[in-house]
Amino acid sequence: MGVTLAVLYVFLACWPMTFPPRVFYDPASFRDEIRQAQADGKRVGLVPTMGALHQGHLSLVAESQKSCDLTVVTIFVNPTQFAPGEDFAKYPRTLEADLKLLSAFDPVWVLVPEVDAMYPPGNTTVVQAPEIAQSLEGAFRPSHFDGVATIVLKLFQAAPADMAFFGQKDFQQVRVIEEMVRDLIVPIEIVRCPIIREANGLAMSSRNRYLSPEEREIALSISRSLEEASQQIKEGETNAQSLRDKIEQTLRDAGFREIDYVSIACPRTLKSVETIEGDVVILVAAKVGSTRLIDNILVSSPVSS
Ligand SMILES: Nc1ncnc2c1ncn2[C@@H]1O[C@H](COP(=O)(O)OP(=O)(O)OP(=O)(O)O)[C@@H](O)[C@H]1O
Ligand SMILES: CC(C)(CO)[C@@H](O)C(=O)[O-]
Ligand code: BAL
Repeated sequence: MGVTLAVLYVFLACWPMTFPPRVFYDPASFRDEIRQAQADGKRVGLVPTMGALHQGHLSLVAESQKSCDLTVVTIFVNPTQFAPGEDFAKYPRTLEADLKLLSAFDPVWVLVPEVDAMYPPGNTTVVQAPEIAQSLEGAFRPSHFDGVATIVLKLFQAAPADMAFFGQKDFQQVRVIEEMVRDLIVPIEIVRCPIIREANGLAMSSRNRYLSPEEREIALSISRSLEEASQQIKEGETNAQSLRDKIEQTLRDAGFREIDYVSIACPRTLKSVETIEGDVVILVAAKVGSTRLIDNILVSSPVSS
């Protein structure tokens, strides 16, 4: 008997704890349940995603758990932020695996709405993204941030959380959302979370699944070139043009043929700088094969502004 109990104890102790998340499909009942949780004194954190979850997304969930009693995750591949010809149809949809990954956290609620639930038939109301959306991603994906701002505001209605967690991998997206929240007086605190990278430096992204082994190797040159540039800034380099040229050269040497932009910019306005002083962000977008990747790094120059 004693031995049986001991074996059972060891078995249970080694069994990973899993908590299947509560899954909702209807935004209105999701909102009602969240309001009830808040009325019961719970602080609620929101993590909006398009699914195909990886450690980057899970880091946002973990961050939410540090300051909130309940974390709500939304999984919705938002059609309006994709332009015709982009990868909306082939975007990875892996709900079962996503729910499994989320079951390592507790308590987590997940909203998985249908398109019609977020865009009721006849929906003609949209959000025009703030001016900061015009450059960089906005210049190459012209309607993208209107789609992001529209769905994020809708998600804030469906999940009226106290805080919302976004990754700095999509640096311009966080700035767009911060400005929208300020301009539209949305009662939610936006929290920026650091970029999670693979051991080799590649920024985690759902779209990395599209990469062949050769393309993955080429993709590594993005984080490598950002790290090298960051090092040079820390050593006192102030010439933005020369650094941009070096990054582009590294990417081309590695095999990138289509580089949308390499920008060294003010982290607040995202305007390009010519002389590097104070804090800057280096942002890159480039295509390998048919996969478009983005990455960035924040750097503090020793040269004061
Ligand atoms: N590597 C990462 N580190 C930290 N946050 C991340 C990372 N990747 C994505 N996120 C954040 O997760 C949230 C949901 O992003 P999304 O579902 O688009 O994932 P993604 O991996 O960025 O996908 P995509 O490949 O479409 O860019 C966003 O706030 C995004 O910034
Ligand atoms: C914020 C977001 C979930 C809106 O669809 C998406 O742009 C993303 O996953 O970064
Ligand atoms: N993570 C940003 C979502 C998009 O590229 O559409």
